[in-house]
Amino acid sequence: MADYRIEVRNVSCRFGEVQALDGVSLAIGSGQMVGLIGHNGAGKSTLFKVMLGLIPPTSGDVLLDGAPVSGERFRQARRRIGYLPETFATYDNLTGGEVLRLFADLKGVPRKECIGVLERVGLARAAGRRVGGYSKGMRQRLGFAQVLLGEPDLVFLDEPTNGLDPEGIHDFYQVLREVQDGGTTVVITSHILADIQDRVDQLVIMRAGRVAARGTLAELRASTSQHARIEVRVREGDAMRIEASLAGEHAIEVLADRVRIACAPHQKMALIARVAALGDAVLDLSVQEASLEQLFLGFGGKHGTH
Ligand SMILES: Nc1ncnc2c1ncn2[C@@H]1O[C@H](COP(=O)(O)OP(=O)(O)OP(=O)(O)O)[C@@H](O)[C@H]1O
Repeated sequence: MADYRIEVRNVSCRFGEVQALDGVSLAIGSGQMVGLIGHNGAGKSTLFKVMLGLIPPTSGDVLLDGAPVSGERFRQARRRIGYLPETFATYDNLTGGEVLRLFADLKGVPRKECIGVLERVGLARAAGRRVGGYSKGMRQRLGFAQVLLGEPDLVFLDEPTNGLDPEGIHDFYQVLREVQDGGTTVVITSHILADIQDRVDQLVIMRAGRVAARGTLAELRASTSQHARIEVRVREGDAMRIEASLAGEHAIEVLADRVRIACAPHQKMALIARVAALGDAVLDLSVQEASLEQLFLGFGGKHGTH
């Protein structure tokens, strides 16, 4: 059997009238980067808190390396976990450096680690400034810095790119990739689907407290009826002829110098071969796969249809 770092077994969590989690089962392998996505209120943050042992589930079990996320053994294991909550609240009257030293003390990590971590998140020059004067993105970087302290084995990041500019997002994922390359297991949520889709190993789509779908991006694409689009640029005057030779099972749109074809994922390679066989009339070809956003709207949007 696979060696899973985290196992969530049939977990439900209710807050009064609200069923935040409804029979969630999930296994995350050691060293994997998993992206958890879902609409507002889908249950992502609640699942994080349950996996971190911060709130007990109403029913079901969470195991970390085969042991429950409660009790003395887990209190020790928790030191090896980094967590960035959705809202990272901190002390505005302290400097960034002071805040990080405070977290280092709480985690039992030597204070001398702080300088390197601040450099890693691009805050070294602002370390002496009060956090009250930090921008939203700088606060988020500080939140990420406290996650990195002590080189954790497992990190949970709840919307870590919130408030970051495009360069900040790029830098963030670069550091995260290095962290994962070091063997750390990463669980991340984001509403910026275009950023997450090519960066995680596995995607888990949540809808209304349940897992609506999971898999790699390719697996999610293959399991839906979402079509790939193939755009063929053709020699002037040949568009109608190309349309005629490809007509049949595929939806086709003919423009002056190009033909657009939509096909199911499993038909794609055969169709590309047919286009390639048309010879000199074809000048160029590009394939556009269904984006994670398109898949999400099918699977995980509030009104998802799958
Ligand atoms: N402490 C709580 N008390 C009462 N209801 C709660 C509590 N925490 C979460 N909920 C409810 O549980 C549901 C799931 O919330 P959760 O924060 O897990 O969603 P989410 O997927 O993280 O949403 P978002 O994308 O908006 O952050 C929501 O209806 C929320 O209002």
